[in-house]
Amino acid sequence: MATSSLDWGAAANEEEKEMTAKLTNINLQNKEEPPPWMVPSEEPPVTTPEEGLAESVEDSEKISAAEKSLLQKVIRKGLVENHHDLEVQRKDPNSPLYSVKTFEALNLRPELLKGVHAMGFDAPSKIQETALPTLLSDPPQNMIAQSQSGTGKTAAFVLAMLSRTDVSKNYPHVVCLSPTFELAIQTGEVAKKMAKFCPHIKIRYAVRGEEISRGTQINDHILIGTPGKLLDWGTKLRCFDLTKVEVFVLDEADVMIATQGHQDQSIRIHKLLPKTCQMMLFSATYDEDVMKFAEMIIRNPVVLKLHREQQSLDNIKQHYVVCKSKEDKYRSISNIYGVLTIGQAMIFCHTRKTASWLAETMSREGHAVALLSGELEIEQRINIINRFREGKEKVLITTNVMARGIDVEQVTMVVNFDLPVDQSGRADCETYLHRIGRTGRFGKSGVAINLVDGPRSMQVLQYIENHFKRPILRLDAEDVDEIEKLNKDD
Ligand SMILES: Nc1ncnc2c1ncn2[C@@H]1O[C@H](COP(=O)(O)OP(=O)(O)OP(=O)(O)O)[C@@H](O)[C@H]1O
Repeated sequence: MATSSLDWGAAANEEEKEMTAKLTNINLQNKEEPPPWMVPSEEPPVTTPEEGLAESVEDSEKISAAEKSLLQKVIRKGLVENHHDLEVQRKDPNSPLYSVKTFEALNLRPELLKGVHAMGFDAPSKIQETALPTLLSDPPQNMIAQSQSGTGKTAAFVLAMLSRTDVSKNYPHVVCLSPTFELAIQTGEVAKKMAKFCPHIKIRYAVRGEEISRGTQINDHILIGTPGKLLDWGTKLRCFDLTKVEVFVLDEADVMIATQGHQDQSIRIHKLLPKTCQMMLFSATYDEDVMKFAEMIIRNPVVLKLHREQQSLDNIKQHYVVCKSKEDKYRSISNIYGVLTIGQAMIFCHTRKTASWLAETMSREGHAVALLSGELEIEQRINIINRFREGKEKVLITTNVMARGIDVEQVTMVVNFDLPVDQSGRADCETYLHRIGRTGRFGKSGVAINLVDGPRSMQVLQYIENHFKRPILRLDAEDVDEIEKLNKDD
């Protein structure tokens, strides 16, 4: 965000004043009794499938692993902290692994080091500490590295790619495979930023929309592209020689194998590379399929694995608000809107229809909200996420399907307009934790507000409360004092 913390503080004060002014209009006299279904039920927390579930399935069909990964990248503001030790699963006993605490210790070319610092990177991240010395060492070593999204993998392999680029070789000798057009562009942008002070390094995209005629020889040093296009350029059109590639990176291996046809194409490219080519494979997840694929592609690798930081509800104040209907839920959100917008908030709805309805209703009433939904084109999604990340919108309404797998660190408040349930209507504790929990963000607190509108959702809430053994306290969304307290750390 462009605003300084001082500006932000002033803006927050201003908003708080406005909020209090708005809230003073609320009639506190007519508090109603809780509905009869509020009495805790002994029944098991299984509910019948909720209305509209089919819609959310429809949503899920529209968002692929690649899109999720992309949205996650776009929304992220910086490194994801990880306090785990890096696990080195396999290494060559003849070449000891070492790690570095500074970028200076890597003996990078000065203009590259300048580029790294210009990006604001002061010290290597956890995965970079160990991966980089190995990736840059001679003779080159192969690597398989897995760590969750946001831990610095892209920056690590881009630095290795640039470091190994020899501008005297005017042909592609560094190749990076990405699962989609958009992901390739993201990587290319990181490479261009990092190579800001290396004007002679030429980077080219091999993605849809980039055309080249048969036999034209590419003289760029680095190619970043999707498997189909790279295979086409390397074999059918013969625009570069795959046998001259010295560094081969396979990014987002987990997304790659989830994308139809990419696995085979990647293997075909790999078969044409020389034995001496340094191969690196990166993945955010680590399961059997990814490993099988990785082993097929990467010979004698060093395998690095960084365990995912556990999310917890420790610093989260959890509340629930009793509502009677969808409209009542909306009123509750309106009442707390002022508090939501002091920081940033996400509101989760079960279906696309509800999310759209809520966004429309809130906008009509003059509340500034953004809607991230399945109907949108990927460019529109990126645009919305960018605006939210930059703080242009303070409240993002979305469905779980759209937001699954996306960590939005800057969000201080999460509202479950609908509680998360699985396909059969049971409490989905994992999704709840993912929406609300925090990882490794010590000292940073957050607030979760669950809107409960009937016996079924009350059961779900109670199940979640029992599951995590953390109290979820009742909140009166009409009580100004209670609402004001939400935003205070105590
Ligand atoms: N050493 C560093 N210091 C500070 N910030 C960093 C460092 N390395 C990377 N970053 C920043 O952290 C964020 C995540 O890094 P990066 O994209 O490399 O992670 P990733 O593991 O590749 O994530 P994904 O799996 O989503 O691609 C980026 O905004 C990047 O600019």
